[in-house]
Amino acid sequence: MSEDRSIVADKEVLVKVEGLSKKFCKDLKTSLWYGVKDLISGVRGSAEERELRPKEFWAVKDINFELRRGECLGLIGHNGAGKSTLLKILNGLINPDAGKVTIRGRVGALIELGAGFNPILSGRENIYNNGAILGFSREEIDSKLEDIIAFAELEEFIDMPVQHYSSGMKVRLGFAVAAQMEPDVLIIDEVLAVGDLGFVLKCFKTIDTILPHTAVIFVSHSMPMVSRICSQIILMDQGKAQFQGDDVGKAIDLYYTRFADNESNIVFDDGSIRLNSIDVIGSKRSKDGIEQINWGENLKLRVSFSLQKPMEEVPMFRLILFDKEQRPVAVFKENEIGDINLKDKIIEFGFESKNIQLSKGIYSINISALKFVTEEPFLRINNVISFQVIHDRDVWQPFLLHSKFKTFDS
Ligand SMILES: Nc1ncnc2c1ncn2[C@@H]1O[C@H](COP(=O)(O)OP(=O)(O)OP(=O)(O)O)[C@@H](O)[C@H]1O
Repeated sequence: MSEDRSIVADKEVLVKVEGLSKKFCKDLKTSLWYGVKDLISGVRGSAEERELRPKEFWAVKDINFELRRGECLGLIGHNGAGKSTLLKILNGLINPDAGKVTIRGRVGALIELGAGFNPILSGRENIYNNGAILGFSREEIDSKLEDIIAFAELEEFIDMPVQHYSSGMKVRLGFAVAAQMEPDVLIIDEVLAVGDLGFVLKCFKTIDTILPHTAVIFVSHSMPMVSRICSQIILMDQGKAQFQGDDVGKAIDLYYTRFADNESNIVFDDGSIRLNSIDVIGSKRSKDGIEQINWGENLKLRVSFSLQKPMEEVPMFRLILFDKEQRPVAVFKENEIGDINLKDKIIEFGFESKNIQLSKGIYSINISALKFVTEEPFLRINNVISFQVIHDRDVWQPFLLHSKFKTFDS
């Protein structure tokens, strides 16, 4: 993209969405009947004023936002919240029932897997088709073709009909076309998740590179991805913006709250040992009853098990730490033989991990009791306890480590 274009276009609004709404009908027959009625009565176009009719619902309701060059809007929300419908309206694939979309410039979109491709045409022919739709001349597409094919890593398969491509290959081609055609607005749906890790990394690198010149709209269920690239966010719920603004962290917290699972689950139990209790010591409790520790403090637990069957030695206890997305973040070093004693069939111990440098957020612990050496399990419990790390810095990377800078003078 040329420099002068970005300077001239600095901070211009590229996407303006005003009062956008779209309704769907839950049943096809009724939907067809309403369609016919609408056509006959000619009410299409003045749909704004209409109420919902039986079996209809708002998939998108009264969405408003403005997006400038260099900004990235994240759309998050649970399944069926209306994110893809909103993207499809923005990309002109479906018409809204009310509201207005104004987009300036060229739109690159990667929405549904394979959408925008003609399945019986080859990858190469589809690149020409898509380029033409985006307003490029044949010569311009010729000059970009090799870059697109190389980016998609589809050199060997570019003359094969797209219908025979794997899901990952379709995403590669889709992203390569959308991103390499110098879009002013780039719309990306969850489909990126289909690509393999190498390709996803490449996509993020590209998004980072083109973002200063582009307005990006990004739908994802991956909060680390959202926090990595988005400068604005809309949390959607039943078509509406439940939260909207530039506090991406707050929206992500709200999103997680919806899926909070405080149930502890026994996932393996051979009947030989039972957990009596596990408590965080020295923490304070939030209003919602969650244990809170400050960043950099020690995590201290008091744990009590009782034996249900005789055992040769006290088991090895393994505690694994998970973040809110249930990604394992860390494993704590296990006890060694002789560290813990057995008293009247009761095993009671304290557990301490010093200087917790996890970023702010909620974490949970899975605990297993295992046989030493063979690591055969007696008991495994998921989400046995949760706690919140408090810090005033909004950091979405898993760790916030102590560090010091100084002049290097030798
Ligand atoms: N063509 C359609 N006809 C009827 N209902 C539809 C149609 N397309 C979507 N819907 C409904 O609209 C609602 C919003 O769907 P949408 O695909 O926009 O959600 P989403 O937030 O993208 O969900 P996900 O995270 O699962 O992709 C859902 O209830 C869905 O069933």
